[in-house]
Amino acid sequence: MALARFLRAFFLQHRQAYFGAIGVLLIVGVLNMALPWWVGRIIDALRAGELDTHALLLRVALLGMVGLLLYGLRYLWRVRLFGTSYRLGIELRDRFYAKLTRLDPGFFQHHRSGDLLARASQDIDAIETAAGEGVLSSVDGALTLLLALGVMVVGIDAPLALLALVPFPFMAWGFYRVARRVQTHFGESLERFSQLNDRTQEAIGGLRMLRQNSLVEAEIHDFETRARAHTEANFRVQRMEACYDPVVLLALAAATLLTLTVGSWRYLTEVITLGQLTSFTLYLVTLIWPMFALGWCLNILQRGEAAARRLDEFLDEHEAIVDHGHRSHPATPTLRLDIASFTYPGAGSPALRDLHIELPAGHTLGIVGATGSGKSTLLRLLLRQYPLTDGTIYLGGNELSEYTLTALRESFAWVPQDPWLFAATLGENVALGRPDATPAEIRHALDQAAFTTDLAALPQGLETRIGERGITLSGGQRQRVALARALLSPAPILLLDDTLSAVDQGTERRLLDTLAEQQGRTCVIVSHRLSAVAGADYLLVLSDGRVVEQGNHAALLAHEGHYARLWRYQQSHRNQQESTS
Ligand SMILES: Nc1ncnc2c1ncn2[C@@H]1O[C@H](COP(=O)(O)OP(=O)(O)OP(=O)(O)O)[C@@H](O)[C@H]1O
Repeated sequence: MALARFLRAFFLQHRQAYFGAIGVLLIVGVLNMALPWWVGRIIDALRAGELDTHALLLRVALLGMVGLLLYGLRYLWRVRLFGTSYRLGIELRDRFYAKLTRLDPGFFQHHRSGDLLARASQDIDAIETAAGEGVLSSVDGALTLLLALGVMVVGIDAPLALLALVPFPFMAWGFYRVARRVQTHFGESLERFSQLNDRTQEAIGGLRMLRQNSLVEAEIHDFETRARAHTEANFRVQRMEACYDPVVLLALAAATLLTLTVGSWRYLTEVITLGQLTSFTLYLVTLIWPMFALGWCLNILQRGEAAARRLDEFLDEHEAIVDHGHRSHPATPTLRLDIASFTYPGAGSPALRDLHIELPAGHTLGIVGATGSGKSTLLRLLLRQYPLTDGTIYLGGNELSEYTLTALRESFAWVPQDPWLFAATLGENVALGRPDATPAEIRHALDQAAFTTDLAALPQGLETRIGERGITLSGGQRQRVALARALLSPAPILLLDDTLSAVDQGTERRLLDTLAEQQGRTCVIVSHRLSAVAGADYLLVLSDGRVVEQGNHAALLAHEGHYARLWRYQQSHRNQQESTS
């Protein structure tokens, strides 16, 4: 059982807190059982005329004090038990997040973020509930049941107690049937919730596009269908859960009927006293809680099991990139790529093949090529986002896998084609890789990234909140903010994926000057615009995953191949634009 595995490890780790809570629960259980016994004794003493008013008041006052004590103890175990179970939620969310950071992009191609969010929220909540409410209802319920039965059998009337128990096996059978169905339906409900979550996320992300293409009506219809499917699945769970109460009440009603009928006869035949019959009936009433607790507990455990299976599946997900490296940062940021072939998982043909190049520290490599030729793939392999099985990449003379993933990630400052900005302030976004950077350093990085004029136009400067994914900025602004982030980070290697494509020629010039000033930093620049890489120490021209030309700008022009033709075309286009402006 997946749930048992999660809970066992957690209980062992927090056994002190659990023992403490269960200890208090035991005291509460015993005191709870003492009360009906005491009431019965008082009634018998009253009937026998053994109690005067003073003695009666004293006993009643004592009963009240025990009630108050129970109240305080109940508060104590609640704080201890639930306080501990909340920690399970935190621990599982930490494991979930850590796992997410280890998974490669291939995983995210096949898993939807709405589903992952549902697992991180609803599923973990259900497991956490099992560690808190589940433990409470099972321990408290079982304890009350055992104590009440013990007193009824040993202390009052064993035959009557056994008779009162006759309906309960039927109740257990009913519970078993209901519980199995609850688990199935709850698993289904979680699945539907994942789908709904996923759809909601997509709809929010693509709202503008949907509006523009008059697809809102269709989207609403689709959303409604999924929402209904989730509600129906939830309703099926509720319908099943609603069966617990009637089963308990039926069993208790039958037990009470048997007790009153046979109990009255035993009182009349003087086998038991009136006080004992009263106590017995009160104990029978105390059985209501364990019975409901049993149903409640089964319900929580079945929900928890369904959620734990889904979480387990995620945590067991195969990690294509294993963090077995032992090296910290490279001594020098040299790069050597020996790629025989690389094929994306599940793809039919290689995205890169026969690519061999060495780049000394502090040098710049420019990569050009048609769309889909493998430029971004090369950067992804440098970042070790995918495992390279047919070839090796060396950083500072060592294979990438020899570095810890943290060290490797800290070695590269990557500006992807579509950079991710967080819903934080502009300053916080720039300082992501160096949270201790001063405002002056952040401004300097933004200045280097040609963002000075844009910054002046923002109402609150560095403190401006830029919205989810930087929605308040233009595509070009987002790229320059991401570039500023990379420039500010201490990483010795810059990877720029078409970062200069959305800027005008003047800005491109300034950015290239900035990059040229990055003393000692190794740069890999991917670009469709050749002017952005013409100054690179070395150039690769890719086509369909292969290197078709390589050398520096002058050599490639002299070669009179694809690069030279494209250069002349882009230059004449540029001249035309300059003469018309
Ligand atoms: N995750 C992936 N799974 C399978 N195939 C992929 C994946 N990412 C890219 N590809 C394929 O690999 C090839 C190279 O893609 P890549 O993104 O490296 O091209 P690119 O040269 O950067 O293109 P662009 O200039 O349009 O960004 C393409 O055929 C693409 O369809």
